Amino acid sequence: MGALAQMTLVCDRCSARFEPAGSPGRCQCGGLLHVEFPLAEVVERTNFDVRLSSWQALDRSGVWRYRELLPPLPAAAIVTRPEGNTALYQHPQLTDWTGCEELFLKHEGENPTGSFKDRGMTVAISHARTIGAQAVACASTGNTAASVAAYAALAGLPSVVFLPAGKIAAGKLGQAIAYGARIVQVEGDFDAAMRLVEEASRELGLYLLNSVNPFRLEGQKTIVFELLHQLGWSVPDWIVLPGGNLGNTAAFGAALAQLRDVGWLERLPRLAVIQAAGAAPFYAAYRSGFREFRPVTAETIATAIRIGNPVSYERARRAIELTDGLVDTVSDEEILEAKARVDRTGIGCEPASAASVAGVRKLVARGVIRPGDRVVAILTGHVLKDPDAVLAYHLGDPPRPLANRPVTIAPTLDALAGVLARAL
Ligand SMILES: Cc1ncc(COP(=O)(O)O)c(C=O)c1O
Ligand SMILES: N[C@@H](CCOP(=O)(O)O)C(=O)O
Repeated sequence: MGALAQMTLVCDRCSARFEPAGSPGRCQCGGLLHVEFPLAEVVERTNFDVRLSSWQALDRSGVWRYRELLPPLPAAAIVTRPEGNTALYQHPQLTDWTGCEELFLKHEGENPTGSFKDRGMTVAISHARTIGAQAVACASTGNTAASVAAYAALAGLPSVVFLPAGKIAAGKLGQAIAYGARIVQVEGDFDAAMRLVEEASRELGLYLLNSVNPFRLEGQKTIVFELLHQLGWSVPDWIVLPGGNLGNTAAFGAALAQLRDVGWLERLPRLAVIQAAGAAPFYAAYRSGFREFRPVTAETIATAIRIGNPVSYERARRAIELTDGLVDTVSDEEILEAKARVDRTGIGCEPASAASVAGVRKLVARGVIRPGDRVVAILTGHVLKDPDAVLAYHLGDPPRPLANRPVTIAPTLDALAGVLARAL
């Protein structure tokens, strides 16, 4: 049987079923689609250990290593760099600062283009190749665009990225330009760009690579697979992640449900989604007991999560309900301080990522994360993604608590000795 014949796209809302033969957009009812596929009959977790010492491309990818848990795409269509294999860090300074004794940081900024998006992109672009897509597209606050541009170039496909004009961090815009995407700057915010690209994909035949595409979420499930593998399949008490378009939250819920169904989890970890206070429609919905959801006009320094109408809202709600999870917010100041702390340890991350660490600190202070809880916080993007945020923090006035200002000196040993006497 061909790979496509083994998969069906099913609407989350009305259960309508579709062939996965085109760009997987929404169902006519407006619902999002998920992929149904038969699980490989016998999956031994020891397979994954064996693959860690292999040089074979699919085994080396922290996505395709878990291929029995993913849609069965033909190996010849797969585009991989490879993704994943991201570290789990522990650092005493962050333990002290957050008050969380057993805090792990899973650094998804260590993916090939510097964000978690690559895990979803390898699967979605491989599906695009499988069905013979001619051109791919996304709307983006920057990281999806960088990932789309890179993977499309590797796949030999043209790409178009729709960006909110003037709101993209320099590192991300530079990547999309360098990798050769056609850049369309939309006058408006991310949500306007997202509406436009969904329409363009329906009307103009572009293959859509945002997280409405269920193959993206399939790849992003492997963040959870890999972190559990790294922890010897022992379940942490909490997984804390930033929330924007909510694709990751949806993917984490799906991954946990899948692992529970195959019998690998003795219990579920609780998901804690942290939003920037100025871009927090999911938090507002959570506070209403998920009785109502209202899009907002978003504003935050963490441009990656400057999103007011997240496409995966319904799925993310189900993920919170499944895991007895919670949603909270942190201010831009809290994000910037958490980022400076993570950066100062030498680990580093972009602003949106630091929301998860700021969130851990807040939840510990409130007694929600309790002493002895084991917590994995997801760092979603690399420190180099947003150099302007680093410079604004360290060079801005008035000086911030961890500001590290460069000094300029005359080229003499005396001048240098003066600086060293103050610095060391
Ligand atoms: C660095 C970074 N962190 C977090 C997010 C939020 O992830 P999600 O949209 O899956 O909620 C994004 C993008 O949305 C991002 O680029
Ligand atoms: N932060 C995202 C926003 C788009 O999210 P997606 O997961 O739906 O592609 C970005 O980097 O563009």
